[in-house]
Amino acid sequence: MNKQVFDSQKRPLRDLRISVTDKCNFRCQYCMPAEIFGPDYPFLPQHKLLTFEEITRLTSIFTSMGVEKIRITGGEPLMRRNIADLIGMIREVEGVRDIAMTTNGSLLAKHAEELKRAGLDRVTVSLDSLDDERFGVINGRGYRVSQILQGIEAAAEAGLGVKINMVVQRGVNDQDILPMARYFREKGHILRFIEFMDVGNSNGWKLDQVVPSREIIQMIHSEMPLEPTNPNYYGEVASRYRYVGTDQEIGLISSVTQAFCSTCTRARLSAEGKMYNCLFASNGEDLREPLREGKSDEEIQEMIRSIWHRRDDRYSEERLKNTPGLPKRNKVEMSHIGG
Ligand SMILES: Nc1nc2c(ncn2[C@@H]2O[C@H](COP(=O)(O)OP(=O)(O)OP(=O)(O)O)[C@@H](O)[C@H]2O)c(=O)[nH]1
Ligand SMILES: C[S@@+](CC[C@H](N)C(=O)[O-])C[C@H]1O[C@@H](n2cnc3c(N)ncnc32)[C@H](O)[C@@H]1O
Ligand code: SF4
Ligand code: SF4
Repeated sequence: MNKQVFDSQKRPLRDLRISVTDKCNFRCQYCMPAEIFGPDYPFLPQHKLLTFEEITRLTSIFTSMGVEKIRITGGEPLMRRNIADLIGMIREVEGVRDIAMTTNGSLLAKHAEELKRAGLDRVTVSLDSLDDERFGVINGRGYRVSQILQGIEAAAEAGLGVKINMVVQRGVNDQDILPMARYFREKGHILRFIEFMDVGNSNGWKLDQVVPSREIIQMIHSEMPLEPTNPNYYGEVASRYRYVGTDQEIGLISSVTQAFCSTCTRARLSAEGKMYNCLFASNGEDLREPLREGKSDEEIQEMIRSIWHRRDDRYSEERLKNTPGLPKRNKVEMSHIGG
């Protein structure tokens, strides 16, 4: 029974992005700056995390409402113990067409095969530089590039689809754009450039640190000619370009300079079971207590329907129109809802 649900802007609910932990072994400055996410930071205790059974039940309620794509994220999802078991449980849910995971890649070499066996379709690995020194500073913990590249190759060898996400910050890693493009073109993996965003409350975002996507395209095009390609599906986040004369492509995720809220079909579930309608939302609505109180699937479905019906979020479009005058708001941290 498929009961497609639309929000107040007529956007369907199609994707569910599930954060399975708020913890991470990295301290990327743009996401979990070490000075804020220090040893005393109050991460969620185990009993507050949704269990795998609870996540699976919610997934099946969401799919009964039209969701087809699931993305597992965090924090660092590979830090959640036995995560492959969860993938296997979600794989069994009727209506799930695609299961992806966003990961920093540091633990991927160890887990790639079991993730594939459990039913994961693809991974998106975040990597912001090929230079060890810069990468070590960006990830805040001195992790080396080779560890992530090994994870990427292990995922490809295991048969997982692979994409690479690079957050570009002016003055931090803009010199890495061309080396990254050359490297992943050669390797045959899709690289996506993400405009640095003002997520959460602690990353000290400034507009002049954003490298607009059109600048990135020009830079790459002048060395390796590019041509635009059509979107793969309604509401695709990345604009895609192909290297002329090849099947190899890149993507640009331009949430700052070309907001894509009008086709945003993504709901987000935090590790503690709150549903968020937007990456920049201040509050989520709790689904964990209703689950634990014994509410029926129909009752929870009705709650989700009502949350999505009321949804009018379009933060990136509002920011685009009015950056200097945008009122300050308290936003959920990216590590809580997973990007
Ligand atoms: N502002 C905004 N940014 C988003 C949204 N979804 C994704 N992003 C940004 O885009 C990055 C890449 O997201 P992914 O999940 O890898 O991209 P995707 O396009 O959903 O992936 P595919 O399913 O492979 O097409 C995220 O890490 C965010 O930085 C969104 O709804 N709003
Ligand atoms: C929050 S992380 C969670 C998953 C995993 N730890 C990882 O890094 O891939 C998800 C994605 O959000 C991106 N991200 C985090 N902070 C961001 C920011 N301020 N602007 C743009 N993207 C950001 C990361 O680069 C990563 O690709
Ligand atoms: S972006 Fe991912 S790897 Fe970096 S701190 Fe955030 S959750 Fe961790
Ligand atoms: S800013 Fe919010 S509404 Fe706009 S695309 Fe991102 S998550 Fe969707």
